[in-house]
Amino acid sequence: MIIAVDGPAASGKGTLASGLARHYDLPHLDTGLLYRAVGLAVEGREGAPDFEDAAIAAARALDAAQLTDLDRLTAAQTGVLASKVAVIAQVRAALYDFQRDFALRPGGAVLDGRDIGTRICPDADVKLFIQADSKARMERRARQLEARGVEVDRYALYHQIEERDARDMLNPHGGFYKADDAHLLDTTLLGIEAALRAAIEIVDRTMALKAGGPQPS
Ligand SMILES: Nc1ncnc2c1ncn2[C@@H]1O[C@H](COP(=O)(O)OP(=O)(O)OP(=O)(O)O)[C@@H](O)[C@H]1O
Ligand SMILES: Nc1ccn([C@@H]2O[C@H](COP(=O)(O)O)[C@@H](O)[C@H]2O)c(=O)n1
Repeated sequence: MIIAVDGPAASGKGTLASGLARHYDLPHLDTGLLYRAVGLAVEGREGAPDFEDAAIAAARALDAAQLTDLDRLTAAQTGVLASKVAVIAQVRAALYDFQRDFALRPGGAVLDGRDIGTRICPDADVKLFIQADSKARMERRARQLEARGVEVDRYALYHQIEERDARDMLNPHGGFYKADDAHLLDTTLLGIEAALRAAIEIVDRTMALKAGGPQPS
């Protein structure tokens, strides 16, 4: 079973995807980490004439070992860098095979990102599009950073998230929209456990429908 989980920054899609992976005993890939690793590889070169070429080369050379330094990869500024390399078509193309190969593992997988249901796995068995309002997302990200001891300016963080969302949504190569057959799940008023229960219900119901059997009540 392939489960595609998409949504904007800090909507909780990674948390949900990893909960689903645990529940269904499937491997999980946070595809944002790939773009973040490419962003880190070209950190400090923004504005340089060879920025695009360097990002493309970094995407083509990406190695799984670059996905381990989660402190650096998940820093807020790395998210901004990631969204800057994510607008480069050849970067997206270079990262496609890694994601597609992961999705096609025997038994299936859970992938989360921006274009999983639209571009990477248009054939996914279940697609979820996770939404939460901007203020809730900012607050979640602020608490996540504060838990790591990072001092947070909520006003700046809110604008940083909005700016990243705008860049992602306007990305002509991005595919960042809800696939027609994706299930919308708004988690603004749901805690982590409630959101996961809702997601599991959607997955079970969709799979039961596909199998033509009785739907779970
Ligand atoms: N439903 C929820 N209620 C409250 N907090 C949540 C919820 N879902 C996730 N969180 C918390 O919000 C933070 C961001 O969640 P997560 O990393 O899953 O978001 P994301 O959409 O994957 O973010 P990004 O796109 O930036 O990678 C985490 O600290 C997580 O524990
Ligand atoms: N499938 C994806 C995943 C991510 N991106 C870009 O990377 C940025 C960081 O992603 P997070 O999920 O870790 O927030 C994101 O803002 C996108 O620009 C992408 O394009 N496609």
